[in-house]
Amino acid sequence: MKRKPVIIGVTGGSGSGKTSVTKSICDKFSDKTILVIEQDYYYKDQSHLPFEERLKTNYDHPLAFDNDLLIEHLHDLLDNKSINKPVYDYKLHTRSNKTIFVEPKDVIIIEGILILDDQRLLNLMDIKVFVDTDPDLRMIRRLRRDIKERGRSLDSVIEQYLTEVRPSHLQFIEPTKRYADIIIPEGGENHVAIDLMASKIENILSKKHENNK
Ligand SMILES: Nc1ncnc2c1ncn2[C@@H]1O[C@H](COP(=O)(O)OP(=O)(O)O)[C@@H](O)[C@H]1O
Ligand SMILES: Nc1ccn([C@@H]2O[C@H](COP(=O)(O)O)[C@@H](O)[C@H]2O)c(=O)n1
Repeated sequence: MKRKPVIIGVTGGSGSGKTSVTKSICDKFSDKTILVIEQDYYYKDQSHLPFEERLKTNYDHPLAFDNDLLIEHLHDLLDNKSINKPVYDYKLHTRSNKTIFVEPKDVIIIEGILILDDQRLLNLMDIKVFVDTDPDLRMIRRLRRDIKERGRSLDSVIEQYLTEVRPSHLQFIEPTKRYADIIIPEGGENHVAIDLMASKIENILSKKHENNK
């Protein structure tokens, strides 16, 4: 019988370097080994709402996410079933019509700001990582990225940061650090931490293969 995939959670504030850390870890393995599931792709579908209404959503609040669907998909992957992963459009603030057909892999990394805030998600994770980066650096990185890649203006990024991102970070995200097994300062450029994570994953995989013999 095929063994269940291992689930690793990678969390941290917006702009902390979650995506960069996840990519650096994935780059050390073949494409067949690690599947990445982004919690952002599981923001609630808002296609029924006019664009102006979508702008009013607080995207840093736990209620913005469709964790039920995320959990259903993780259970499917744990049962070695494929899923149709949603695709999210940050410019339109809703899911796209497209989905991506993905098959389970030995290791699943679930990456997102609020993955440790839901007990059901916590229960599914074998390893929990918190990427810990100072707020000023996170804000600068977010500012650059959101203007370049997410179709935002300088003023809108600052306004959203002050009214939603910062308060929600302090209320919901920062407290989840206590559930992490590993805290990685600074994120994507922390090569020591990334190498340690890669060694741990290699160790898990070799044990899995031993048990499969
Ligand atoms: N160590 C770093 N130094 C400079 N820029 C970085 C660093 N890590 C990430 N970035 C940049 O900051 C932005 C946010 O990083 P990202 O990994 O997407 O964070 P998150 O997924 O936590 O929001 C991206 O544009 C990324 O290229
Ligand atoms: N329509 C949306 C959806 C999300 N956001 C912001 O994205 C952040 C999470 O993504 P990271 O890659 O930065 O972790 C979150 O802080 C939301 O504010 C958005 O601006 N618009």
